[in-house]
Amino acid sequence: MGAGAFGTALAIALAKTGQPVTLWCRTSEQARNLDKVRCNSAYLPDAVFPDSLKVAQDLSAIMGGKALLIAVPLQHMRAAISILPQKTETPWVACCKGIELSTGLGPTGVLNDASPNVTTAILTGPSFAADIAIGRPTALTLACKDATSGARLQAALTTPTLRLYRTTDTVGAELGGALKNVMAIACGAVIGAGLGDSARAATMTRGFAEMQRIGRALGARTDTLAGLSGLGDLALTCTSDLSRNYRLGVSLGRGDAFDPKITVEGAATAQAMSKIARQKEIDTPITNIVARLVEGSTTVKDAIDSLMTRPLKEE
Ligand SMILES: NC(=O)C1=CN([C@@H]2O[C@H](COP(=O)(O)OP(=O)(O)OC[C@H]3O[C@@H](n4cnc5c(N)ncnc54)[C@H](O)[C@@H]3O)[C@@H](O)[C@H]2O)C=CC1
Ligand SMILES: O=C(CO)COP(=O)(O)O
Repeated sequence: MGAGAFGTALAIALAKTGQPVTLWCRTSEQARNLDKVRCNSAYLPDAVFPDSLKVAQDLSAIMGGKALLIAVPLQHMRAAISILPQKTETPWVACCKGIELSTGLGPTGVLNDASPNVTTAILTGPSFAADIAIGRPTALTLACKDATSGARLQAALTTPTLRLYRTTDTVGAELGGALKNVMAIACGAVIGAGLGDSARAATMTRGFAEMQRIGRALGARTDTLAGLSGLGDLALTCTSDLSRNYRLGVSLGRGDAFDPKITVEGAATAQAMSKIARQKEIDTPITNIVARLVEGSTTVKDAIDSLMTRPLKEE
């Protein structure tokens, strides 16, 4: 569900294994167009659909399968799933990263809140849709509170090029995926402002310390944050021009405009996490600064000054 970059890439990778896969589009016009050209040229112009991939706008086409993968931006996920039937044996797998602004919930939290009787999981980790779509090797984390369902989903969604590790720590997997986007914006701003690779390495490392601090306070396992969904995705997103979060940061650092239509999960996540941290008294200086940068209430120069003049402490 969701024929953007990530949903399309996952559909292509899974369909290549020969199992029945349907890519659900929001409008019949989009479904017709994708089926005609057999490519999602708006998002992934280099990836041709395998013959076995079906495209549909009819919801019945995606109900009743081994899994329903929901790949829409987190702030829109509640609206997207509101049209789904509530009674289903099919587990729902959130394929998105972030924290909902209105509730402070992560992806499986939103699914469980909206549909309490459905088995839920999250698929997250270092992966650009463009890599997955053309079959480059990629490793992801599949997190599901129910170990048996998690193992079943891991087996169903692993392909020769998509290797899934599993965990029952949904809190850790979701926090890693959400917070690495915030740190990617910070790192992009550092590079965009011309502050250099040493400053970026410091931001990534102190960003990871902040992710671990938040994780400890909110019940994540530290080994999850050190895995693919946390450190792995942090490394990818903070160092690659392909990351939209990183690119937003670069634009902020340079003082350039950024296209508001591009999906950038870290902006809302920074604001949501900053609020949670205030309520729970967690020290989150980088997240707070990213929240202020994206709302335009501070400059990169003031942000760096404030980070560099914090009280000295043990590492
Ligand atoms: N693009 C990438 O490389 C990766 C993206 N992700 C995550 O996947 C999630 C989705 O991102 P992308 O696919 O890249 O975004 P995108 O901007 O490429 O596509 C988003 C899709 O969601 C659909 N959508 C939005 N609101 C909807 C609604 N109410 N109902 C139904 N559909 C709706 C849009 O029509 C669009 O097809 C994000 O959380 C992102 O962080 C994760 C890993 C890789
Ligand atoms: O989540 C991603 C890589 O794992 C994609 O990153 P962006 O959303 O920043 O493009």
